[in-house]
Amino acid sequence: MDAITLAPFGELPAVHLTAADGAEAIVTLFGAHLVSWKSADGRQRLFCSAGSALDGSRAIRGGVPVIFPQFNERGPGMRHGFARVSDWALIDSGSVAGGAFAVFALEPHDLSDERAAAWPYDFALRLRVEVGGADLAMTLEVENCDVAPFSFSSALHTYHLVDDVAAVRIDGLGQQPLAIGDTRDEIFVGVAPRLVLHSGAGTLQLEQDGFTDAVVWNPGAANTAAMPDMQDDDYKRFVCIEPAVIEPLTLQAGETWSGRYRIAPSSIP
Ligand SMILES: O=P(O)(O)OC[C@H]1O[C@@H](O)[C@H](O)[C@@H](O)[C@@H]1O
Repeated sequence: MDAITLAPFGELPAVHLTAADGAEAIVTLFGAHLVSWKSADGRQRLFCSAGSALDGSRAIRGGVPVIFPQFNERGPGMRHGFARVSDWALIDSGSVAGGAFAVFALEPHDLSDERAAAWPYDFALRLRVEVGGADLAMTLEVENCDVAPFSFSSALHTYHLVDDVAAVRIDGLGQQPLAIGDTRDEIFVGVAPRLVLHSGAGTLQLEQDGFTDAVVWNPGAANTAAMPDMQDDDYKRFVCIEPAVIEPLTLQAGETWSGRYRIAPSSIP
């Protein structure tokens, strides 16, 4: 099996990565959006809604949306930014020891005139996705190609697939393990570089570097019922834990920021 193949996901062009050990990932060019990640044991690790639009008409509900240059509605631009609804380019791919990787890029010429005018900076985003064994690694680079500084927020809005959100506990975000309750939408500023997600069915180590913050989100029953792209019970099946930079970070001309995220499932109970 080739490490990299191209085949649609819904109506969206997508890159399929297959590692020698059987780990797999699917990334749509729309959003450089990781929509599926299976560890080498064949287990799906990400929630992606069966009700999601998969035609480019709106952001995909699930997987790992790339949030840039604005978080949520904290600014004058598009909610969660334009990166998740823009068409990225595949710029590199292949095999590495025990894994398969692909790199995607987004630059101003990929944006519509309207979006480029609304965020008028010269920039380059690069997202590297690598799978192998039981691990997923994602690195987001933001390069300021402009002659002036710009500021941005960013997140990798990861929808972890869980058996039952009521069993979820997250270590590393306070003195006590964090439970989700009826609903949760919370920003944690200045988090430890390693969180642990206990989902009842197993344990995930979540490591982040460069991303200083983390967001935990689950919409709960009532909000989910009101969302057009989720089934009523879907809130039970995921928790979003998002490595993030919430307070806008300023990059000087010529500078590059990078944020790394690694998820390593573990059998530790
Ligand atoms: O519906 P969207 O735009 O994908 O956002 C989903 C959620 O994303 C989270 O990151 C936010 O903290 C929530 O407030 C928001 O509701």
